Amino acid sequence: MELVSGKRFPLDAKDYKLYEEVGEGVSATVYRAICIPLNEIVAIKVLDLEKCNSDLDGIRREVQTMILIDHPNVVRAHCSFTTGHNLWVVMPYMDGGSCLHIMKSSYQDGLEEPVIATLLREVLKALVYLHFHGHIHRDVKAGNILIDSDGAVKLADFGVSACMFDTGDRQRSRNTFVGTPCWMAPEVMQQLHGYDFKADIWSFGITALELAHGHAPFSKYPPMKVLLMTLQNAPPGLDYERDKRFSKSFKELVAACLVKDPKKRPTSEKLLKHHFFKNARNTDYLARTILDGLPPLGERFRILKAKEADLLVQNKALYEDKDQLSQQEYMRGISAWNFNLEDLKNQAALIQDDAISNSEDSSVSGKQRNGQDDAGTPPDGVSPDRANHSNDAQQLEDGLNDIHDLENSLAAFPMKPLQALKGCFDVSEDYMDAGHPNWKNSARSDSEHQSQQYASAKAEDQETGRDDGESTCQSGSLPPPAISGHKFFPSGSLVQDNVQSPKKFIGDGDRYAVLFMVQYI
Ligand SMILES: Nc1ncnc2c1ncn2[C@@H]1O[C@H](COP(=O)(O)OP(=O)(O)OP(=O)(O)O)[C@@H](O)[C@H]1O
Repeated sequence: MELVSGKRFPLDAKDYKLYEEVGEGVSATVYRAICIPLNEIVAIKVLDLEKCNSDLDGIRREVQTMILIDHPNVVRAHCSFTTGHNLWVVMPYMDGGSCLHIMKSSYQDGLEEPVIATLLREVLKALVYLHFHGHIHRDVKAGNILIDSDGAVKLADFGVSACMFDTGDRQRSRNTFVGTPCWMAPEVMQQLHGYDFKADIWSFGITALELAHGHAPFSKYPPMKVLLMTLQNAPPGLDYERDKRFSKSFKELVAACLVKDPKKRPTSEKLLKHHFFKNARNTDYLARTILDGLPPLGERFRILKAKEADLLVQNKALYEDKDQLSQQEYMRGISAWNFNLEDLKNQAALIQDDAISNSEDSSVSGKQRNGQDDAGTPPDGVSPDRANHSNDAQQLEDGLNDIHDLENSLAAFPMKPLQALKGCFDVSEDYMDAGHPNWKNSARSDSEHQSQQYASAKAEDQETGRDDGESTCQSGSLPPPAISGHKFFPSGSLVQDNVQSPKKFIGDGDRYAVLFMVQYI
């Protein structure tokens, strides 16, 4: 039930009528639809559970969180339920669509600065809320920033689609992982020491570049290159010739986010006070500018899909090529690639110098090309010398070591093919409130565990005298905030997934699929 408006959204597919497709992700298709009893247009994300290798409990928690969320800049699910082997998540319909689709339709070279400032400020408000409540979004990108016809901006996609397609090929799916390499923070790629909400700040910086240029840095490269470039290159920035049109404050904002050491990145709260946001306008400005004159979302989506299909035919011969494949996926607005560690190693072995050369991507600043980050220090693990010498054999070796590290860390996340559990996802706001024992207990145990983590972290902070200025109180229904420096687990929770729930499927020894998670509760 939609508590705010007092509406009850039914948990039965026959109460909804699906209209046209308005979006497509890695594992889900999104439709415009009508809720017949309420006569209300909604968006329904349809996820085929039978096609997924995933963690049911993780998905369940994600849906649950999506329903608990209560912030004007975050897409909140009205309800979710299973129908046949599909999971349906019913959400408010955002008829402007995603920023990625808007850019693809009309702003291929990027948006104007006041538009970007307005969009990013709204996204940051969402991140302040999520981070305060102990959540990492893990998939901040233009494709997940939705706009409605009034210009309201909401961050979407809480990882309901964080599952991996079963290709049916057991050999290939072994060691496969799914991710969003272009937006992924270096520490998330490495997963050596865990990561925290600062990973979202990195993705936020990449999203800023995406909105400025119409595409994310490194988006033309295959996943392996993106991983290596992110780990080994200096961070991308806005200092290139083509970026002259942008203000100094915008460049500073991006540079502040894209620092390799997560501790040196500002918090979302601090970032919201950045002087760049003085350029931001009211959200109706977005409706008057970027949405004005756009065809309806369904039509835009259909046109983009047709273009993409054309391109596929044209590039058929080249399509086997990994670069093309990568680009194709990006064009589709799909953020994740399935890739195989053996392939990655082979690719890495072929990469001599080009993948590691900063000069390949024009988002990298001159200063950064000299191996300096914005604090004037060499980027982590890269000496100034190395940052400039792309064919250095040491770099190749380091790249392979990185892959080895990845392999080790990724192997820690066993998954079992998903089996549809009828009823597991049937949930709505009133369902939660009515005190359904499983959901309520589950929500409470998450919350309690996080409270404990919070309390001990707080004590630790007091001991060390650390204060990063994040303790402003906010209203909301989610658990207490998590603290920087605390390890998050693949679901984005503070609680280790396989400890938390007896329902988690683990132990299919020959089928270790690794979800390089970017999606989030
Ligand atoms: N509530 C909504 N209203 C309108 N369009 C939506 C809505 N939710 C999603 N979409 C559209 O559908 C697309 C795919 O949705 P979503 O990102 O949630 O799927 P996904 O499988 O998680 O994709 P990915 O993993 O690539 O992020 C979005 O990029 C957006 O264009």
